[in-house]
Amino acid sequence: MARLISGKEVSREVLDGIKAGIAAARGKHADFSAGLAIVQVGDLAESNVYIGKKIQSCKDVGIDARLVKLSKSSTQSQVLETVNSLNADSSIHGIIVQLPLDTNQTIDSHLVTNSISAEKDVDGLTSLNAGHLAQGDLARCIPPCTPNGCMELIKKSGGCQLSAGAFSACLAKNTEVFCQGMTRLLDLKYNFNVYILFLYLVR
Ligand SMILES: Nc1nc2c(c(=O)[nH]1)N[C@@H](CN(C=O)c1ccc(C(=O)N[C@@H](CCC(=O)O)C(=O)O)cc1)CN2
Repeated sequence: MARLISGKEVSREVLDGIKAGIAAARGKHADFSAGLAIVQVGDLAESNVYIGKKIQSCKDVGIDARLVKLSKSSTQSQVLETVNSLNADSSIHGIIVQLPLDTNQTIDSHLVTNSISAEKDVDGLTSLNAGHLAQGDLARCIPPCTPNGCMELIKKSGGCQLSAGAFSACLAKNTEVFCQGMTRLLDLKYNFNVYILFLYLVR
């Protein structure tokens, strides 16, 4: 039977859990802090909206979010230097490079996301994290964020009570990262058979 899952409710639960975890850590260590840096190249309106929401959610739960906004004309070396300095900054525990890069230079966005330290790669987009996922090494892997969010939706909606191997999932393909990550997580966690629908938009 089909069931509608409330993303808003699950999101609230996840954020409440993070908030409680941060408050507990502060209770034990008064100087505890959790720092997230978001690197934005250029000024795309949609990216501004997504980044604004991420920063607001961080504020709500007690994460110190810092926006590092670079101009549209920043070179690839400058963007890489920025990521490298955040990798080395001990007050920053997570790094997001907001995509797409809004640039008038030639920048390899995969090279940029891949330059994030694997342990600070909260979006799970680096090759190292993708490799751990491909090998089924969930203990060492930060999974890609959107499939990870979908898994959380399934888990918090009682999905883990489903018996292993008995179910199939059908994914409407949007991006490679989403489809590969989702397929692997559904297989590793629930032993699902996954079918992928390729959607072609006719305009
Ligand atoms: N570094 C990253 N860059 C980008 C990501 C990302 O996860 N990490 N994802 C998108 C942008 N984005 C968040 O940054 C994002 C895009 C879309 C949605 C979303 O929920 N879309 C819904 C519609 C929601 C609505 O209309 O309100 C949908 O598609 O059904 C969330 C986040 C690219 N860049």
